[in-house]
Amino acid sequence: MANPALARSGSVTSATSNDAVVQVREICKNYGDVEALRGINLEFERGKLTTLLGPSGCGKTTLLKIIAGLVPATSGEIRVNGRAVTGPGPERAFVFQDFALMPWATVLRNVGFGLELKGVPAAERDRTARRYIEQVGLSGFEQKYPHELSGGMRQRVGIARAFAVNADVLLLDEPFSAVDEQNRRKFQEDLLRLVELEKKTFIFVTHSIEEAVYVSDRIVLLSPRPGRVSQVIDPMIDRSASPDDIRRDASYLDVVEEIWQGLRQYAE
Ligand SMILES: Nc1ncnc2c1ncn2[C@@H]1O[C@H](COP(=O)(O)OP(=O)(O)OP(=O)(O)O)[C@@H](O)[C@H]1O
Repeated sequence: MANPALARSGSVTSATSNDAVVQVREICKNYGDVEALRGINLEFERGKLTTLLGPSGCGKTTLLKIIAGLVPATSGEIRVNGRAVTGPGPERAFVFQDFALMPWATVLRNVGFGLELKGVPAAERDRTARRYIEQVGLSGFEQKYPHELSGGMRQRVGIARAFAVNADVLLLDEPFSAVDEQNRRKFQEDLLRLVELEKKTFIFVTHSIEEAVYVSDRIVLLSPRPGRVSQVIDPMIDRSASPDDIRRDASYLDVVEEIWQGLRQYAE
């Protein structure tokens, strides 16, 4: 029987919303002969975290980079706050898998770097950077350099930097893939807190079904290459429960199982 905790959009192409910050219209992407994405239509709302999930090579990172304006689409259109995307912009921040920190700069400078590029005066920049350093739990590490930090801490610097520029849209490409399981769970909780606090539009890529169900308001399942939207699932997890209770909850486990059943056919 269908799980009542699952709400599916009957048709993603018709899923319109007044609060759609990012609109993806008929996006196709070919890399030479390789057709990576075909006819993607999606909308992403403010205050919500949407996860792109799917088999390796289905185009998750490609779609994220097209939304970021880092990679051009072959056809189709991305609109952010109603305006067509033609390249990167200050309203979108990308958190890379490898964090892309500047090794020669302190944590404070790394976090404030986006603001520095915008010409924000030093005092204001440092104030903002310190606020986000605190929010990601790195107070006391402002003057350290990336090589003095663990992978998990570097990850937090990358996230703090993305928040500091006050972008409307946060694009996170497997940000937790390089950290151990314990830290990963802690990050997931931090991420949920930031989603709650910041009311931004989060688009998240992960390989982990459990992680997707735990952190997402909406999960978009992509089919194998060429990536197409195969299913849209709103897990509707009751987040008032403790993290451990959520992970034991029957409806959480049912959603995980349902997604696994959908994806297992593609597993190698
Ligand atoms: N710059 C590129 N040039 C040529 N082909 C590319 C390029 N970038 C990606 N591809 C191909 O496009 C397809 C989609 O890649 P993409 O990295 O977006 O998938 P993904 O779902 O993020 O993969 P993974 O889950 O393994 O990270 C893959 O077949 C990949 O090999």
